[in-house]
Amino acid sequence: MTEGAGAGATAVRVQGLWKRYGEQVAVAGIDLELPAGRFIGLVGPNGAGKTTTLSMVTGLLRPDQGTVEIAGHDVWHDPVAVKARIGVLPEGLRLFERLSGRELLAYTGRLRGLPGTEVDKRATQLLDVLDLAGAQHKLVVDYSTGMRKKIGMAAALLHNPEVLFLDEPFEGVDPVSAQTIRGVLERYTSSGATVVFSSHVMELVESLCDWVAVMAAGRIRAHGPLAEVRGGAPTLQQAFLELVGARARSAGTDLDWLGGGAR
Ligand SMILES: Nc1ncnc2c1ncn2[C@@H]1O[C@H](COP(=O)(O)OP(=O)(O)OP(=O)(O)O)[C@@H](O)[C@H]1O
Repeated sequence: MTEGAGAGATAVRVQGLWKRYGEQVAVAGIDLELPAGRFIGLVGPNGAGKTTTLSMVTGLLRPDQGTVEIAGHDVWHDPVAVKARIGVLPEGLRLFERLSGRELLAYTGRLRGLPGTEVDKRATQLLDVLDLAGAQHKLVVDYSTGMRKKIGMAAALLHNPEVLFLDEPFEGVDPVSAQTIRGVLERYTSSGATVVFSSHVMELVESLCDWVAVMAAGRIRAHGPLAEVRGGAPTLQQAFLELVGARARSAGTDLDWLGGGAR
């Protein structure tokens, strides 16, 4: 086990994190400790601030205020140490489109400082488990959305990071590819590594994660083991609606012009 990992350790420590875009407060003072070795979901509706938070946590976006530590290293003061320990699959990741899938992994592995033979071995295994072996020589520009997510994930896992951050990894992914991705992530966390992923799909988070942080309007509304956050509610979705005080909108008179009948 590397430092910072192990039972009871904290993988990510966030303190007083803020981000504003002009008048818009995207992240409004977040404090969060994410435990190591867990499958962690950051959930919240569209615009809650999940992407902004993950971008700041992974060193892609500078916070207005606050600190982030990963495995004991400050993201903004010690970026090289942090980048060696994390893998990131950001939303809308830009890939090198004119490389084939295998070339992309070879390039990423060499950038990470891995020896060529090790990169080859790991790339072959990742392409195989992610069901991309048949497309390994195809250019990335010709990959489908699901294939792009999978090759991006392979690139993020190649150096065997301690913590893997994924922004909406299942968005636009078909059920078969989703199951493949899921299998790889479960295998990865079962060996003690940490996954942090964002999603607005509560059912998905509920079925995958053992620890969740619920975000709305730039703040953390609840966090902890899944069962604790769900509390007495039958589903995470229900618990979330109660947490943010949302009420089902009446379908009564609104939009009464919509549907069949009179035009
Ligand atoms: N570059 C930007 N410039 C201005 N406002 C931004 C920018 N990025 C995000 N925002 C705003 O910050 C808030 C949080 O956005 P963010 O993308 O972090 O939410 P999210 O929870 O990831 O949403 P989604 O699930 O829709 O991706 C939103 O109100 C959004 O409009």
